Amino acid sequence: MFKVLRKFKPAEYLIALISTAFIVAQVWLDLKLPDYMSEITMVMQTPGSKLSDLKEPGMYMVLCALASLVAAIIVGYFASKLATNLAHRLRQEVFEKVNAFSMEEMQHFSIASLITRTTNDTSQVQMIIAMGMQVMIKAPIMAVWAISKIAGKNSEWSIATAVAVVVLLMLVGSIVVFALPKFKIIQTLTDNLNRVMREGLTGVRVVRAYNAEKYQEDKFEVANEDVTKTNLFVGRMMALMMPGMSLIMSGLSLSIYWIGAYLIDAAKAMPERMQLFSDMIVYSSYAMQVVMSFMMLVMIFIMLPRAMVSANRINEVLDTETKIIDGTLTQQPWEMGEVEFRNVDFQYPDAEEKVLENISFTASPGETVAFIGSTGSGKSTLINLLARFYDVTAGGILINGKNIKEYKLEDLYNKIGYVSQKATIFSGTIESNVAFGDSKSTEPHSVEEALRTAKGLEFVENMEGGIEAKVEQGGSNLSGGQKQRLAIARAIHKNPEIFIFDDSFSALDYKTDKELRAELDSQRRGATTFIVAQRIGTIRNANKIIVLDEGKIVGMGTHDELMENCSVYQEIAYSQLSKEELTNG
Ligand SMILES: Nc1ncnc2c1ncn2[C@@H]1O[C@H](COP(=O)(O)OP(=O)(O)OP(=O)(O)O)[C@@H](O)[C@H]1O
Repeated sequence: MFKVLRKFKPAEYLIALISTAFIVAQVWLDLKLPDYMSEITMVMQTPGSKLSDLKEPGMYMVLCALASLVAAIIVGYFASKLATNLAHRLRQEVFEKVNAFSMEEMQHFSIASLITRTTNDTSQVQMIIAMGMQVMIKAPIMAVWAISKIAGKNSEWSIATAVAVVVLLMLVGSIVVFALPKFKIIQTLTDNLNRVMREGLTGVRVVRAYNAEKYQEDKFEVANEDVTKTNLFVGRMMALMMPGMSLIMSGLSLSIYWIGAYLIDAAKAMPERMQLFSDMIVYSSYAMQVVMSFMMLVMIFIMLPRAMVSANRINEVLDTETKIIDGTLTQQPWEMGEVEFRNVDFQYPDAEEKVLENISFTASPGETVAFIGSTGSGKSTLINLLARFYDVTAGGILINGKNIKEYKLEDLYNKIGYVSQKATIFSGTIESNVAFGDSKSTEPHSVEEALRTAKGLEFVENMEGGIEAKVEQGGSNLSGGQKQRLAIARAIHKNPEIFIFDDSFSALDYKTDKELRAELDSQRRGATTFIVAQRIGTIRNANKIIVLDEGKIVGMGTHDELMENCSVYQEIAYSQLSKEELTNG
């Protein structure tokens, strides 16, 4: 929690200090009220006193109450300003941190948990700061001040107050012991609820098509029930608090008056009795303030653990360093060069076996290198390593003779035009999706040009607004093929030195696939191209085809060479094309 509080700026510490001054003023004003009350009681009991004698202490009482109100409003304003500003900064920092995470860290936290940490957890911290500033500073000052006012006045009343405080602490202690462990559980269960909700919403079509609503509902019900049960338990414990506290406060008032009745009865002289009566009124007011301040402290002790759990969860994200460490090497765009995989091994974090083993090959500038192989053979993993989504476990990947780890990530990504297996589309317009990111290419293609090359201009022109047409979240108003064309246009627009197509042409029909690649060949100006494909037709003209099987290279060469000497490639080829197609091209 302190780590989070250290994120306050110097000006905000000053605001906190000013707020503290207002809190002290407020406590002083609140504790002044019983003094005037005592004065009024004395005046009322004095024979021959007039109504006008009450005017002055009455006026002061009203003024004190009003000034205390103003101070409370100012403190509330400052507290909410500080809390919301800090929450804004935390959300921003978490978002930026998560953006820099590699796939490994993403997988470690899970997307659902990262969302909860950015939203729900920051809200918990915001709430405790807004409340805490007002209560956490006020309660101890008020408790100490009020106790000092009544200390030594009357031992019987002091014992009654002490007993009330002890009972209060015992009540709260037992509640806290039972409720505290639940707070961490609640946050983890909220992560889970988010995950199930996300899964259900993103997969809604499949859920409907498979009549799996009931199954999903049951899954949601379990997650919902878990959160509800835990919240209910905590809620019930808390529900005991308020009546318990009222009971203690009323019990204390009653005890003070009861003890007071005996004391007054025992006193002989009238003035002594009057003094005792006035003291009793004042004492009961101060005693209430003492109990109130302990009550406020208790509230904080209940809220603080939950906020601390949240603050820890936020710190966990902020303290996690991404495994992908930025390099220092910078290079001007358009320095074409060789890409080399040298004895590369790769194993996913937490996986038991290597996914790629001893991968070595070279792609000369301008070459097209294609990867083919059975499902799960490691094709996507291999080209993801080139984009440093993960780092290799052994060996190295070199561009222009330098290990990719040496490059500044920004420079590396400036070189690469990446199209993922599943097209990723953002809400916005066609244009904002194609001209996406901060492209540093010296000569980016125009959006129209990129769309034309990606065979997407025709459908875009038919949309209302053309390239300004609206694109829904995830591209839900586009077809699979249209989304894939947009994603390809995005890479073409960047005009990169290296293209990476991760099975990006499979959503296109054969004819479009062929035309697109021909167009791309004429446009790519010597960029080195890596293509993962399922179809032989997509890659048969590649300069080099690499055949993968269970993470190892089992064949490398041109289509004709592989048809001669690679049985795995031949198997794939014969399963897709007839003998005539293969010989005639
Ligand atoms: N994030 C991950 N964590 C752990 N294992 C993974 C992860 N991603 C992929 N794998 C495993 O790595 C292996 C290779 O996966 P990869 O996606 O590279 O195969 P692929 O050849 O591209 O398959 P496909 O043609 O079906 O896309 C698979 O066995 C898969 O289970």
